[in-house]
Amino acid sequence: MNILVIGTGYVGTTTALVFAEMGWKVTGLDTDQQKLNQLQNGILYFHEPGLKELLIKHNSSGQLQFTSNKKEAIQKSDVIFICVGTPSRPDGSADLSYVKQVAEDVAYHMNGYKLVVNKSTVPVGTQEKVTEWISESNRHAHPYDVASNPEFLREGKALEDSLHPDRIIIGTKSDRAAKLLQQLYSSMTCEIIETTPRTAELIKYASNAFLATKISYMNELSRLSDRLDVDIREVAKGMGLDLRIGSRFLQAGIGYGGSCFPKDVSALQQTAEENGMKLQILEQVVNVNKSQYLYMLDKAKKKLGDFAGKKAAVLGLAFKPDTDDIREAPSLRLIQDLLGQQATVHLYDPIAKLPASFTHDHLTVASMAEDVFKEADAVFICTEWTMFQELDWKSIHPQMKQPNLFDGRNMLDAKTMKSFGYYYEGIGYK
Ligand SMILES: NC(=O)C1=CN([C@@H]2O[C@H](COP(=O)(O)OP(=O)(O)OC[C@H]3O[C@@H](n4cnc5c(N)ncnc54)[C@H](O)[C@@H]3O)[C@@H](O)[C@H]2O)C=CC1
Ligand SMILES: O=C(O)[C@H]1O[C@H](OP(=O)(O)OP(=O)(O)OC[C@H]2O[C@@H](n3ccc(=O)[nH]c3=O)[C@H](O)[C@@H]2O)[C@H](O)[C@@H](O)[C@@H]1O
Repeated sequence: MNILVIGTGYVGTTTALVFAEMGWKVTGLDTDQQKLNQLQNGILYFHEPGLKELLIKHNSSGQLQFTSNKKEAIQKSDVIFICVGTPSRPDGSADLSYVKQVAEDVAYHMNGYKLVVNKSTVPVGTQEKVTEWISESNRHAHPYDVASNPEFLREGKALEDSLHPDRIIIGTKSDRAAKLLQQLYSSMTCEIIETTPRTAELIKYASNAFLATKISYMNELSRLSDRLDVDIREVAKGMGLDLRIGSRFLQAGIGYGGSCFPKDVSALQQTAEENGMKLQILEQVVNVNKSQYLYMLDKAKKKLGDFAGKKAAVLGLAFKPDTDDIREAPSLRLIQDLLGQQATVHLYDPIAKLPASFTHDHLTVASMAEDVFKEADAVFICTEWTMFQELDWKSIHPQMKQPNLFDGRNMLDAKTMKSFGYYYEGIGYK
């Protein structure tokens, strides 16, 4: 079976590599020639543990190739995975223009039966739309099926999640499509659920929105824990041992970011509105998340007073560790607010970079973590990179003007930091 993956971003590149690793012949197609050039040369243009090694392996194994030649790629494929972006439109709904373009390209070039599988995160009803779009441009009336197969990988753990997923969801009403997808995933050991395309599409949004809800719930509780002098980490531990709750995704912090939770929660809200209802819980999930980084800033303001003329050391830019992705990262809003309030910001992240357009006279990006602390009035931890735990905090303390430590990810040990002389506050933990 020849597999074509259209869109070689985070999901497409991972999908292509994992299918190649499973032994299938895979082609990765993109419109971005620069990305393709890099991938063809074994350069992984984003940070994702373990993927580079697979890229090098399969570039030479003959299992995988990258191209921008749509016609050739589509014609030699049996199964086509759509992995293009579905960003938010200004009203919060999902922009399906990239998906539509792919559907039209497939229809235009197809030369026989194709199974088109949508892996991009798309609103309920999109499988039907893709079916229509293909039908409108299918000049020679070739047979085809469109299935939904949402992706659940996490950035930073993309390879692990794709090789060992918790579940695989196949949304199709076609036996032929279901058989092909079962065959494709036959080496996977997890449960494979076959359902309708609409259900599959909703499972994806419902899962992301539920995870976002878990986080906002814990974040709101962290604010109460502070007032009650309770450690939210212990609350999370105690709750998480209940198997009905589960121990994961209960970590309080400065809020969720990334390319998916904010976008997918608002797309689901939009779907509800289009269907004449409001998802009330999600409204509050978004509100708590928007204000959670401000909660940490308020803590600092209470301690420091005005930020004007103060020096802030910011550790971590990425929306989570082990990725260079800064889309919707809470660190960005924090930095903007600090600069807006006339603070000087010294930033360090081991991998993630600010876009070239993000400059400010009072913003310096350090190439070593050790460089941000000198004369600082406060340290803000925005991403829990392991290396921040390994810093020599004892020797950092005397370099600071005021040893204030605001740990937005509860990653350091409060007692130890206090014993070094820091004023330490986490989120629902001090
Ligand atoms: N990033 C993540 O961790 C996850 C993302 N998703 C979903 O997967 C989809 C893709 O996400 P990412 O990989 O992060 O996006 P991305 O933005 O990293 O990659 C999308 C790629 O599609 C390419 N593209 C756009 N139009 C094209 C066309 N007509 N033909 C060929 N290539 C085209 C772009 O050049 C880009 O390389 C989104 O719907 C997202 O919500 C789902 C699970 C995890
Ligand atoms: O649809 C998607 O794109 C993906 O979105 C998330 O994956 P991702 O955004 O890569 O990263 P997560 O590990 O989910 O973290 C998201 C955000 O939540 C925050 N988070 C996570 C867990 C937690 O306990 N507390 C918390 O604040 C992280 O710091 C991060 O900012 C989902 O976990 C994936 O299953 C899904 O496929």
